[in-house]
Amino acid sequence: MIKILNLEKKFKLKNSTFKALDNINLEFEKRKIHGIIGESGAGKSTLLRCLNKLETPTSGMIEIDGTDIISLSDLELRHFRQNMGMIFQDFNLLSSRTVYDNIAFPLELAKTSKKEIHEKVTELLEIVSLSDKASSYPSQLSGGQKQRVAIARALANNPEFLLCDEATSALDPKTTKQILDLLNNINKEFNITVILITHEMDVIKEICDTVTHLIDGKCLYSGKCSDFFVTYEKKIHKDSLINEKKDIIDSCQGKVIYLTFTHSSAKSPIISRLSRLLDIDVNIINGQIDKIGDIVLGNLVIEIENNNSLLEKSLKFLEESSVETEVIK
Ligand SMILES: Nc1ncnc2c1ncn2[C@@H]1O[C@H](COP(=O)(O)OP(=O)(O)OP(=O)(O)O)[C@@H](O)[C@H]1O
Repeated sequence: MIKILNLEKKFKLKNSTFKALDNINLEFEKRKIHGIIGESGAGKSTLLRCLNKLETPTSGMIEIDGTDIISLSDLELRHFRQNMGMIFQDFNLLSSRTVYDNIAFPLELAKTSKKEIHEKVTELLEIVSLSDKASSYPSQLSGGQKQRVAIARALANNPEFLLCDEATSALDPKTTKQILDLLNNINKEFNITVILITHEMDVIKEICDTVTHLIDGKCLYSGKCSDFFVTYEKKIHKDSLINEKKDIIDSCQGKVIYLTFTHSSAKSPIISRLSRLLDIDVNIINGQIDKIGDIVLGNLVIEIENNNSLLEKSLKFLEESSVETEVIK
């Protein structure tokens, strides 16, 4: 378990200080995939760099498996870092070394024997599907292949944690998917805890178990992805469904209601039941249905007759049918 308590990081500027992380409290369970999302400047990299002590926090505590990492000695820190692989957006490969030698590099630093290095590099090349590129140089590889080499190198010392700093930001969507699949496999097969930072919601949606949302150095949300996305997508859906049909909604004579269906209500014919029960016409203005993990999220913008008593009865029926309602006009 990684526990972060009251973490604060201030940077000294010329005549002032800048608070990049402000009272962060988080817990990351081991063997899961954790995503940290936020806009540029939100503090994602600073937080990730605090986790492997590339940055020293100004105050607060980071405890990993019960060890306070902030007070580690230099020697302890070297051991600790072997347990934390890291990959970057721009891969950071050594251009003068072959793929094989890049992956071997951390093992050479750890004074591993040649035989063991050979065995380990051969195994890692297989895991990242690059056995045929062992003698290639980074300049001869695609972006996705370079990131595979970086992943293999990060895994060389059998770390328990893999930190990924915008690992897919430089890649096209197809290659991004392949790298995310690889990270997912590594997490499941080797029980490696993956912590990744990204500014792309799709990356979080694709593989993360939890998400931490940073804004201006503060943590706005940290918890299960499904809960985060239901709240987040609800807001996005609502804005887009209403804006798409703004002209029609503005010209409606009746009552306009925004409906949110989740779980069982998304699969039932609730609108036709409403229409039959109250003997009213329901005009569907806009709608969409989406799947977030195992949650089905449906939204409709409907219009019914401009009659307060019918409106009240409709809202009652919909709410009893587990549909969230909001009268928007
Ligand atoms: N060494 C530094 N000195 C001064 N300010 C810094 C330093 N490092 C980061 N900052 C500031 O701290 C804030 C957070 O930076 P950080 O790199 O953690 O953000 P980020 O969310 O990772 O952004 P991006 O997605 O653009 O990489 C930014 O405003 C940045 O300018």
